[in-house]
Amino acid sequence: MGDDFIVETKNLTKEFKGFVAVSDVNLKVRRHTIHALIGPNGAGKTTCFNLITKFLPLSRGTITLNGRDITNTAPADIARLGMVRSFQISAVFGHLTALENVRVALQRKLGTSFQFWKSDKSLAELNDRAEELLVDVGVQEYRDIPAGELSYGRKRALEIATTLALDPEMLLLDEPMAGMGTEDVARTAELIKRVSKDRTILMVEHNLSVVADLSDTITVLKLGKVLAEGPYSEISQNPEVIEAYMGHGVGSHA
Ligand SMILES: Nc1ncnc2c1ncn2[C@@H]1O[C@H](COP(=O)(O)OP(=O)(O)OP(=O)(O)O)[C@@H](O)[C@H]1O
Repeated sequence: MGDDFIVETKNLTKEFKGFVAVSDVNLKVRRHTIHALIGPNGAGKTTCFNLITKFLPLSRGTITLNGRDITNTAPADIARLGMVRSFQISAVFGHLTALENVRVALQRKLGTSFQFWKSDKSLAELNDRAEELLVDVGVQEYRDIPAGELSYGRKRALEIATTLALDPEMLLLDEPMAGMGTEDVARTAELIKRVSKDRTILMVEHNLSVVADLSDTITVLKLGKVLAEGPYSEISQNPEVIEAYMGHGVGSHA
C-alpha cells in the first residue's frame, strides 16, 4: 500500500507567469532514507522544495505525506504533521546562547500551557532535553555562548538541533553545506548521517561528493523535469546526467 514512501508527489508542476519551473515531477521518498535532489542551476530544485513544504502554491499536481493528501495543507500544519524544513523555520537567535536557542525550540513544540510552565520539574526536564540535543549535534561545549558568536558550521549544527527539537519524522535540508569550509562540511555530513537514523531526509545539495557519500537515492532535475533517479553509482554513469553537468564533476566520485 505504498507504505514504504513517506512523501509522494504526482505531476508536481509550478508555472511562473507561463514559465514552467517544475514540470510533472513524480517523486517518491522512501522512509528512513536520505534522498537528494540535484541538478544544474535553475533546474527547479528549490522550487520543488518550496512546493513540497507548501511555501509556494502548486500550479498542478498532488502531494501526499504518509499517505495523506497535503496538497492544500498550510505550511504550519505540515510541520505539525512531522515534516520540517531546516534553516528556515528554525532560525537561530544570535543573542541567545546555544542552550537557550534549543530551549526556545522545545518550548515552541510543547506550547505555552501555563500549567506546564508552573512546574520547576518541567523546566528541569526541558533543560535536560536541550542539553541532549546539543550533545547530539556536537556543540555541547558551546552551550553558554551566544549563537551569534559561533562559527558558521556550528551555527548550522545548532539550527539542526532546533529543528530536531520539533521531533520531525522527515527533515528537508536546503543546501546544508552552502558556504562551508572543508572541515565544517565533513562535520555536517557526519551529523546528517547521525540524525538520519529513524528519520527521512530530503536535501537539495550542490556538493556532489557529499551527495555521493550520503544519499541512498538521488533525483536529478533538469529544466524542471526529472532526468534520472537512482543511487549515485547509477546516475553518475548516466550519459544524460553527465551531459547535463558538462564537466561539473558528476561521475568523478563513483
Ligand atoms: N518566483 C519566481 N518567479 C519567476 N521565476 C522563478 C521564480 N522562482 C524560480 N523561478 C525560475 O524557475 C527556475 C527554477 O528555479 P529554482 O530556483 O527552483 O532552481 P534551482 O534548481 O534551485 O537552481 P539553483 O541551483 O541555482 O538554486 C529558474 O529558471 C528560475 O529563474
